[in-house]
Amino acid sequence: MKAEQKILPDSDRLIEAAAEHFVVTARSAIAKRGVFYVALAGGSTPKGLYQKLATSPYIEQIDWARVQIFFGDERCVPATHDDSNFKMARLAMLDHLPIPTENVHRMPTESGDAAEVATRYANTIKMVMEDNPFDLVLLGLGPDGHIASLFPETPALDVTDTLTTSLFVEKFQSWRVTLTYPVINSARQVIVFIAGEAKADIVRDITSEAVSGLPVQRLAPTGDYYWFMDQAAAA
Ligand SMILES: O=C(O)[C@H](O)[C@@H](O)[C@H](O)[C@H](O)COP(=O)(O)O
Repeated sequence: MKAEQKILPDSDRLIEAAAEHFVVTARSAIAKRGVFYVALAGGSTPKGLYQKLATSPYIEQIDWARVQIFFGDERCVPATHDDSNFKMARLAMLDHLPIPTENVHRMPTESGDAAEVATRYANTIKMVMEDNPFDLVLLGLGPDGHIASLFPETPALDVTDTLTTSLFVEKFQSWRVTLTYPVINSARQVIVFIAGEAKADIVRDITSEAVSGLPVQRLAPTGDYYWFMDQAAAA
């Protein structure tokens, strides 16, 4: 399925539009089902969104006690490490929200054993969400076309029998844990954030017919699917 592209003039406008969209999506899920299940992303564009959501008028518009927060991927480092996606989200947003601690589900990375983290996190997702899909999965886009920690030419791309998987990323010489395609694709909504001129090349590649098989191109969401882009990336 092709993504609906929302192109905003600059990154500030992109973040505002994304924050408004996030509020509408969360409120709608809570009104319909009493809960909003969201998977957060790492990266600088999502970070801008989290900071915005923690401020007025956005913060007051969501009943945070009904929000269940997960992570789409994580670096296999302690939660206090500067590389931790959880730490980034905590400082940007979670510490400032009226959200019960038990509603925030970070990956339990402290053992340092990525395979074990992946198994435990899949169990957490099943326990908390039962058989429900994510209402929203937020994703950044790497310059190599990766989304979450689904990197090009890694075995993680082909994992379909579990909700999460671990992988070693050669270029960063580090272990990651990521949601797999089936769980991302089954979300009610998937958003990919693409900002900055450094992304213009990968945007050209993924929208051209000459390049195929990149992780973002392998996304096939069954629900709503958006790319939130700024003009610099879309150029
Ligand atoms: O280490 C990673 O896997 C990246 O940091 C990733 O998490 C990020 O989402 C994209 O690279 C986009 O990042 P920006 O939003 O900063 O462009």
